[in-house]
Amino acid sequence: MSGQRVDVKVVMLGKEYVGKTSLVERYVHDRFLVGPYQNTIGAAFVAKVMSVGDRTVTLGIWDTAGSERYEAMSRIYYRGAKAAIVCYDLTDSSSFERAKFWVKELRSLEEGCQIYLCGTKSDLLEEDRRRRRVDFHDVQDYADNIKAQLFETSSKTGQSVDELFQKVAEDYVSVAAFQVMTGLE
Ligand SMILES: Nc1nc2c(ncn2[C@@H]2O[C@H](COP(=O)(O)OP(=O)(O)OP(=O)(O)O)[C@@H](O)[C@H]2O)c(=O)[nH]1
Repeated sequence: MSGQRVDVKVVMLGKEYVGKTSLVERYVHDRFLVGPYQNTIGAAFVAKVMSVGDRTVTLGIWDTAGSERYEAMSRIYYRGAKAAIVCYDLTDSSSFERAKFWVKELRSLEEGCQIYLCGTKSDLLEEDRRRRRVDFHDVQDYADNIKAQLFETSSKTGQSVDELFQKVAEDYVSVAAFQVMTGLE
């Protein structure tokens, strides 16, 4: 696979208002939009080209709408995804319940999809720790159980955002390399 171009389909899932669009915006354009919240309708697509070692990786990111109204549509977008970033808001426990719903779906319908749990809005906890509603260790145990990776990010400050997407790409490249080596491709 040396020097080869790799395309990876990534899907963003999670309850409305958890910050999926903001995460993509921070990663792709390195900015945080302030102003009135605008919910995503259906889904939005954006591609970002990056490097993993000597490989060029294009992440094709589907940012789905979190509103339950669009639930059926989100299923269309996660089909065939190699990675899912399942987001929850660190200050909203109901958003973590919703994240578990998506994990269950992915585990039963998209076995080849690697899951990344992403607790968002960590900057709000820096301001006031009492705002945390989802315990880090509980989620880490859950992540270990489902063989997912866990990140806590802030699109406002940029904390751990690049690291998250870089890990998605690196994991995909190493899995793909392993499949080539073992003839599983
Ligand atoms: N403080 C803070 N606010 C954030 C962060 N990320 C998102 N927000 C705010 O949370 C609100 C929702 O963010 P969006 O990115 O639109 O959420 P979404 O998950 O894409 O929402 P849907 O499109 O409805 O699914 C907006 O007002 C954002 O400004 C963050 O890291 N920190």
